[in-house]
Amino acid sequence: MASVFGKPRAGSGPPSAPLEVNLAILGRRGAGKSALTVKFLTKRFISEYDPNLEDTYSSEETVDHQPIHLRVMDTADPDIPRNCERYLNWAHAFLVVYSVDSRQSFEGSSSYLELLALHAKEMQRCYPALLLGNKLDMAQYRQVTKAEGAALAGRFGCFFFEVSACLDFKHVQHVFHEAVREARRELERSPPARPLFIAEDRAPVHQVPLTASGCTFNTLSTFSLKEMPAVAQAKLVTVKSSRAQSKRKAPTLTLLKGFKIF
Ligand SMILES: Nc1nc2c(ncn2[C@@H]2O[C@H](COP(=O)(O)OP(=O)(O)OP(=O)(O)O)[C@@H](O)[C@H]2O)c(=O)[nH]1
Repeated sequence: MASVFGKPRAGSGPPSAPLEVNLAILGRRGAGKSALTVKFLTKRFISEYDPNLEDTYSSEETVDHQPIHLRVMDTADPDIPRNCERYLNWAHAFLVVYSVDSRQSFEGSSSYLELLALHAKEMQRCYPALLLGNKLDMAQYRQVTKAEGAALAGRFGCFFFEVSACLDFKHVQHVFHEAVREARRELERSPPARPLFIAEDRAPVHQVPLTASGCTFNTLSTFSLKEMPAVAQAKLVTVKSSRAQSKRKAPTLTLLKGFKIF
């Protein structure tokens, strides 16, 4: 039954809720995780920030005409992957970042890819990952060739891009949207149980000998897990990760406060 006065046609239900996609950005310190995240969210390049802050940002995106509620966790591991469950059990896809002018960060990205491969094996699921060689604008100081990046990505069966957080926004956006597409493909192929995070007040029950670069992660029982809390819908509202949340009780902070932007 159709109507000419704006009432919905029969069969046209309410618009479907946006697909929820969680992305985690991994990589060695200084690789450019925060700069890429903030470039994607604000189109700006930020030169200074607190390297110890680990935040999760929320953004409404449209990818291939589909609304996506995207959450991006800008992780801050100390030197090597640590307490990896907080992102391994949360993210639907991963961006692994190194800096083309740092061999050390490239080696770090390899550790993260190994960690993801181990996790996928343990969970018997596919976790899409994209390898990003950042700071392409610093190509004259390259320590890692494009071929090396592509070879590493090929070894782990993931996509590879070279990008720069201080150059073209569209390219950075394209990379994030590619990650969303990969996550969406995987979610459609095998929908997971609701995302979970570890409740810090309860220790994980037992550990399995599954390690990568010093990161041991735990086999989780439902006893130690809670459902992810709902995230604020506002664009560019910082939502603390579960770990940070427990340290700082306030659920939100103003994004970019104190950051130098140019
Ligand atoms: N030239 C250039 N500098 C960049 C780029 N991306 C990041 N930087 C700079 O590299 C430094 C580290 O960048 P961050 O984004 O803080 O790196 P990170 O991976 O988040 O580092 P941690 O927070 O310590 O884990 C900062 O001084 C940035 O301004 C880039 O694409 N080009």
